[in-house]
Amino acid sequence: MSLVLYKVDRSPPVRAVLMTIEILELKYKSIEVNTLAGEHLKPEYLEKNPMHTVPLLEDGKFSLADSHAIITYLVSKYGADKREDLYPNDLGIRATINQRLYFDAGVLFPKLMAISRPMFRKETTGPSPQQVEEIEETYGILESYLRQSKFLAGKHLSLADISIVATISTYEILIPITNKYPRLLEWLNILKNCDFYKKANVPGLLQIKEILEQLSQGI
Ligand SMILES: N[C@@H](CCC(=O)N[C@@H](CS)C(=O)NCC(=O)O)C(=O)O
Repeated sequence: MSLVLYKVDRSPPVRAVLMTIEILELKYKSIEVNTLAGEHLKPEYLEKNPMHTVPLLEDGKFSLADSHAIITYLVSKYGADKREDLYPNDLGIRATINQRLYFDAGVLFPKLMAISRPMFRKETTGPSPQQVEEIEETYGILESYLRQSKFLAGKHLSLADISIVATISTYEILIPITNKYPRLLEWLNILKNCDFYKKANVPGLLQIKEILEQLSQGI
């Protein structure tokens, strides 16, 4: 195995991959991509990843973009002893996990980008009232899932939780999760107390928190 991860720690999708790597106890080499300096748009990087995003994983000659694809690949290939919970073979549970991952990829993360991109460009200092409403709607959706089960795709922690907590912990910087969403708060607290969250999500989360807080004050 020779894993290389192209990353920026403040990125939620990168943090989802870092948490997965931490749980699986995988050895890897990391390469920082300075996206603020446009390194991800250079021909060398575009050749590796035409989507010009981080994370990007290389496993020998095989290369894969998109955190959701990466974490399912890592668990499927290297998670033999942990696969049964994180990404089980049971078709129903696996399909539910996939649905949550697509929800993150197709709804949650794009909504975060729609808020943070204009903030980074200094066009706005935070979400609009409509964006707050949209994010709160997603909190409500997650609350409903968590009323059905302890974790987002059943009774065990799975890749659904890992992927979505990376996004939601970033949302929370901008739009607090109120006690209107008790199950979501409870779930987040469980995750916040996990070692993999502390080691692999918190450092990058603190970086983006500092940046977003400065941007929200117009600094
Ligand atoms: N769906 C992708 C999204 C990745 C993504 O958009 N990453 C951002 C950083 S948070 C990025 O690389 N943006 C640079 C760009 O889009 O040019 C994933 O889950 O990996």
